[in-house]
Amino acid sequence: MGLKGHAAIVGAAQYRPEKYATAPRMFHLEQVADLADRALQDAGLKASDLDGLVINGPHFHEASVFVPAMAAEYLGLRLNFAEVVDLGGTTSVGMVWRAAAAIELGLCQAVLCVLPARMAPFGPDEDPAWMARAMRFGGHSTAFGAPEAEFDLPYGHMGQNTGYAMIAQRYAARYGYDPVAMAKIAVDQRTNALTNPDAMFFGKPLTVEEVLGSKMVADPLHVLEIVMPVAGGAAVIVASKELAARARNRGAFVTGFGEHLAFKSPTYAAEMTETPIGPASRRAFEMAGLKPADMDAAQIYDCYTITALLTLEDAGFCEKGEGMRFVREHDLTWRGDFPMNTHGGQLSFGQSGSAGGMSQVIEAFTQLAGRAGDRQLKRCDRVYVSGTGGVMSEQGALILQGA
Ligand SMILES: CC(=O)CC(=O)SCCNC(=O)CCNC(=O)[C@H](O)C(C)(C)COP(=O)(O)OP(=O)(O)OC[C@H]1O[C@@H](n2cnc3c(N)ncnc32)[C@H](O)[C@@H]1OP(=O)(O)O
Repeated sequence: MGLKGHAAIVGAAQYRPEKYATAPRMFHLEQVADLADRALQDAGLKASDLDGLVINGPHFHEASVFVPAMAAEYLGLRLNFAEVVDLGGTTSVGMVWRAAAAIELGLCQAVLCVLPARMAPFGPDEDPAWMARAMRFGGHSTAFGAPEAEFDLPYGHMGQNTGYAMIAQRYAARYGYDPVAMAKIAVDQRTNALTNPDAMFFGKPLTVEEVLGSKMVADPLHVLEIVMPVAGGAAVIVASKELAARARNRGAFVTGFGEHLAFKSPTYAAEMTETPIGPASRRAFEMAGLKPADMDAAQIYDCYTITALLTLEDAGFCEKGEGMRFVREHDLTWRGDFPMNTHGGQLSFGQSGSAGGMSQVIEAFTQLAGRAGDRQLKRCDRVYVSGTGGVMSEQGALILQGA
């Protein structure tokens, strides 16, 4: 059951993360066209090679429905496969495996997976305050009839920060909590970002003391353990092995994937500290015929330090409850014994909305292709990538392998 590893990421493009206030405003269709062009150039392929499209539906500026058809029309593409993915922070991982599966089914040969995440220009009647209002409740729905509008928001569970803090508190109660180990996750990732000129926090070293001394946002999460929202956008091209053979880069073949979701609010989690990345990762490793110990790097979705910690445990890189010891005992930097989030992670790279998770996919591809510059790993043939949506509510995993 599963993929044979006959499809690969062959090209990628990513806007440098920027603060919303200063980032250029572009229509989403314009971003899709621009990112597609850059990713095709990176791959050494032509627009006429593309016959598949996976795109984000939610938050697409110019349309809320029929988004793939509108984008195909704008790009002049003729598609045999089109898909919208609505999985929050695991959208990127979900896009890549869906593209690989469509290619292996013989539906198409090259799929553009694209996530525009710069703001669009405001129309004459648009109120610029809409974004502040939308962000206030994070991923929670305030719609009449939505369970979280009735049972979460009135009790102070306002958005992601409180949800993840609640999970961290639950973890602390079950297994204990070492704030220094948690801060080390952010610090090691910052060390990685110091080698990545594209990272938001490039050139800004960080210490454990600074993390622990930073503002407490939702106990036990300090501001420097939480991602900063930024403008950005990203695309990758997934292609058949035949096209991959004539692409410019060493392909990152998709040999395993998994996805798991069972609830939206952690209010309904059977046990908050046993996360969906467990079943998702088990399936991914089984499909690829590999184990966590076989990986040369892990690009782990890190909206918060607690997300990274729980993923390390539940994906099987260490035993349950041993995550903090694992972090203390390993060097998570690009030159360390467990290279993790070698681009800086979203904590230091910045989180460009639902395109944030694509930064992890693109870093895996960049390392596998041997193009990571100063932070290039000496040996990189197998990489684990995770995605996390909502409040640890929907998660996905990929195993990517160099040809
Ligand atoms: C999407 C999914 O499905 C899954 C997920 O990823 S869940 C996570 C989704 N993302 C979020 O919920 C965003 C989380 N972040 C936040 O809520 C906010 O960044 C925060 C509450 C942590 C901080 O916001 P704030 O206190 O209002 O800071 P703000 O007033 O905006 O900025 C003050 C300064 O701190 C910086 N800053 C803001 N957030 C920062 C962060 N997270 N890390 C580091 N620096 C930050 C700003 O750049 C600013 O610096 P300057 O003064 O130099 O310009």
